Amino acid sequence: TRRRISRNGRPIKSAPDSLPLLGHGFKFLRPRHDLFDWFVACQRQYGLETLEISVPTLPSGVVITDPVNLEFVLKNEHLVSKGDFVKSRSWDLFGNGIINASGDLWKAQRKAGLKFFSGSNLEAMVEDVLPEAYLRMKSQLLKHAEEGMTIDMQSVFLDFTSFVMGHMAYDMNLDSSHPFSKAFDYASDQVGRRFQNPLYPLTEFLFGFKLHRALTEVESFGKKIVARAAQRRSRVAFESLITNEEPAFDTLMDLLMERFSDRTIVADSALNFLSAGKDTTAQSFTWTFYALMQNPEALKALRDDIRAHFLNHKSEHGVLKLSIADLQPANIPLLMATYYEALRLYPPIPFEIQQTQQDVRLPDGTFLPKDSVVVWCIWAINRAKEIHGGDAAIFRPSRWLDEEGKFVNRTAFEFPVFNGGPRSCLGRKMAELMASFLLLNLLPSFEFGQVDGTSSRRAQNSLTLPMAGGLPCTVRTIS
Ligand code: HEM
Repeated sequence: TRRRISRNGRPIKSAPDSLPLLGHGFKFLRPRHDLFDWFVACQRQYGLETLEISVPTLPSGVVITDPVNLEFVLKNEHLVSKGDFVKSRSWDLFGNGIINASGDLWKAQRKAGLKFFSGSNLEAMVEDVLPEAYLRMKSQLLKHAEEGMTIDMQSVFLDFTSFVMGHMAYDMNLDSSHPFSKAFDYASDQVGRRFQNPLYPLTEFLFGFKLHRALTEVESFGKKIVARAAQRRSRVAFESLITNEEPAFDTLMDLLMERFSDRTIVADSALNFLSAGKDTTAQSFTWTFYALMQNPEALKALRDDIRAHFLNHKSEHGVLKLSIADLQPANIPLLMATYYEALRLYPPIPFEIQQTQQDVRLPDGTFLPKDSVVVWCIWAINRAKEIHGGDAAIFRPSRWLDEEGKFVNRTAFEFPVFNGGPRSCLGRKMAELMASFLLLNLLPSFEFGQVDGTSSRRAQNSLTLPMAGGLPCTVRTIS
């Protein structure tokens, strides 16, 4: 007989709402935000307990919530990691890039990434790239403020992060209205749907034309950036012969090209870094602003705090002159607390699916045969009262501060927003720096008002967490 998921030799509790034959299949077909709500309801009912889920056509699986189990899973990649279930669905989009790669192929990309995110590149970002990106954003906001027009802050933030990532990684101007960006957004949405729709091969066979076109566009953009980088390298090498100076090969593309001779891998990897960094970060800003507009006291407290500390800070062309040191959490505890509180309630990667690579016993005693699906819903974990206290459902930045007002982080296993263990997010520092730079500059200068005023915005289907319908706002300057 096939060995089953069990604990102490008995079947484990099934997640609620399972139907005969269909299991939880019906739940998984619902819009993704409804699925999050369902995970929250399961979590409320069963606390940190590991529950069984079953979806027809997929191996059986569990939902884990307990930080002890999560620590075990995140630290033991050889036991639980992205399996065929995830890789086959996202291959078209991520290929051999870092997000899905394993073994040596992963290690080499991880090393390139670690080098790229080292101090000097982040310093250049804070001192050169962010001010330029902010000035572009500011002129757009001023124009809308003057003309009394509404503006979609979600697309403003996406422009901002596209610009920053384009310059940091590829030394190019990347606009969010670029056909590549549009194709990439569409493909992410469609690939995200594959995780919920077991019949996706059929659906795409019938209606997948647009997806294939989008994937072709993404692939050809990948080829273009590699060709561009190769040209740039030859130019820089030639110039260094003339000047007799060491060539400056320090972009992400350089680091990848030094490690891989296969251009397809370089392209996949480059696009993976872009996709890991651009949308997640932009979405985190969108939800942070939304949370602040919904919580005027938190907004006022943060604005007052920024004014008190940065009133006499030097600025240039109306942009604060900031260094990495200014943006350390110890110097801006309330700002960090506010950003983390928004990341808690609106985690840009809200959901993870992995698979056991061999038979595994979780710390809580749950036995999982090889190939079992292991799911954790960050959106629901972050709302668990067992982890964040009785008021876990509300937005309260001060939960991240100790009695002296110092910012206190949580372990990755209690707060898996940036993943944990060997595959933890490489761009966490970069995201924090962008967020603090943006909030410090924007909040004292602009007042935003949510146009539709609704208090419950929903996430759109995607691999990440775009806000459905964007975040249309009124904007005015504050003197
Ligand atoms: C608020 C913003 C961000 C959040 C919430 C976030 C979250 C995450 C999460 C959850 C993972 C694990 C994904 C998985 O393996 O399934 C991850 C991985 C990764 N992130 Fe981020 N990320 C953010 C920003 C960034 C930025 C700005 C970059 C810069 C390019 C970046 C680069 C990466 C890379 C390269 C990985 C893959 C690491 C590996 O597999 O070794 N992220 N991130």
